[in-house]
Amino acid sequence: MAKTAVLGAGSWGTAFSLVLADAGNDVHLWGRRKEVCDAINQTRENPEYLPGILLPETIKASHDPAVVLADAEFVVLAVPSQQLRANLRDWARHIPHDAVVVSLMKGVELGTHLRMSEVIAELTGAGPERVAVVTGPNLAREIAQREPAAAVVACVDEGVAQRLQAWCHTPAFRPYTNTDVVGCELAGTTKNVIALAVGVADGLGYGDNAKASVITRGLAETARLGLAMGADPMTMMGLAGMGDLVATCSSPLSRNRTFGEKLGRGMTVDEIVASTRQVAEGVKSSDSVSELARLHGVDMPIVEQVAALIRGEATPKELVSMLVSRSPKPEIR
Ligand SMILES: NC(=O)C1=CN([C@@H]2O[C@H](COP(=O)(O)OP(=O)(O)OC[C@H]3O[C@@H](n4cnc5c(N)ncnc54)[C@H](O)[C@@H]3O)[C@@H](O)[C@H]2O)C=CC1
Ligand SMILES: O=C(CO)COP(=O)(O)O
Repeated sequence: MAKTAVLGAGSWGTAFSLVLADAGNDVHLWGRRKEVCDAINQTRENPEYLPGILLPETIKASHDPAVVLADAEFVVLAVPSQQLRANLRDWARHIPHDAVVVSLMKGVELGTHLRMSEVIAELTGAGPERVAVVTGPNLAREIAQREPAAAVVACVDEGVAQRLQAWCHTPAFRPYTNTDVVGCELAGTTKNVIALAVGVADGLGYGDNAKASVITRGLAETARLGLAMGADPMTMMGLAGMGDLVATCSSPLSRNRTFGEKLGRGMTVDEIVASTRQVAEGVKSSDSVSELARLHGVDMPIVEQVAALIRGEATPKELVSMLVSRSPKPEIR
């Protein structure tokens, strides 16, 4: 049984802990709030983030990072992307020097434009062979209900990716390996922004043609950014790219799609943020990804328009008309 530390007891940290427990690991889950940890230990349930899901006995929760991280072979990070740096400043000294650090997060840091694996490398000093990513079409509640799903475990070191594949493979959760960490992270981050745009179309009452068009052109934007940053275009066609984009943009469970839908219906960003405790990463990533695109000279009109909408510089209807009325272009370029 490999000791695994999971830091972040929100929806995905908790659901992935269940996967890891099902795969035979000894899981130590860090939660920010003691009452959430106590509830998990005493009732086997995380009532705030995954109500109604019974968690295996092999998951132990604690709000002490030193206890959770001691002797961990694998360290999984699952806090909101913009909060990672501040937390890692505290956690890094407790992370064992040979542990593999796995990011579950889908975001790009505001200000630095760093991907989560880059933030991890900077703050822990871990080399690329010790930093990995798990991504794909993995809506937390479906995974926690043990519904079948596939995922990607990405590490530049194929051998490490294979170790991680065995570490999280269960009868319901099928991980594939990939060595394209850059592509996996960019795809996971950008799909949240595209899901906001799809949600806006939903909220405005548009149908499936509009949504399919945004999804497909969103994938084209993601692929262009990926290519400019050295990603493998095949990653965009796989689970981390198209798979996650389709799941997120079509699911009522997606926080990003739902956030966009509420915007489309006329709620403000502040009103929506105040209505939920859960993170919709695309709200902040719309800015960091559009800046990243500008830095790399890549055209990402959907991402840019979503960023303008979030900043309050455009209305949902203006977002749609800005996209449709752009100058005509070839589809492939
Ligand atoms: N929920 C899902 O279905 C999936 C989520 N992800 C990604 O996983 C990451 C985590 O998301 P979720 O667990 O879904 O979010 P969540 O909103 O459900 O939970 C976030 C967790 O982080 C904690 N947190 C919030 N602010 C914090 C801070 N300043 N310091 C420390 N902890 C803090 C919260 O207490 C909570 O435990 C995100 O990057 C998300 O995009 C990836 C795949 C699936
Ligand atoms: O990343 C996810 C599914 O793979 C979860 O999407 P949301 O954060 O939009 O809920």
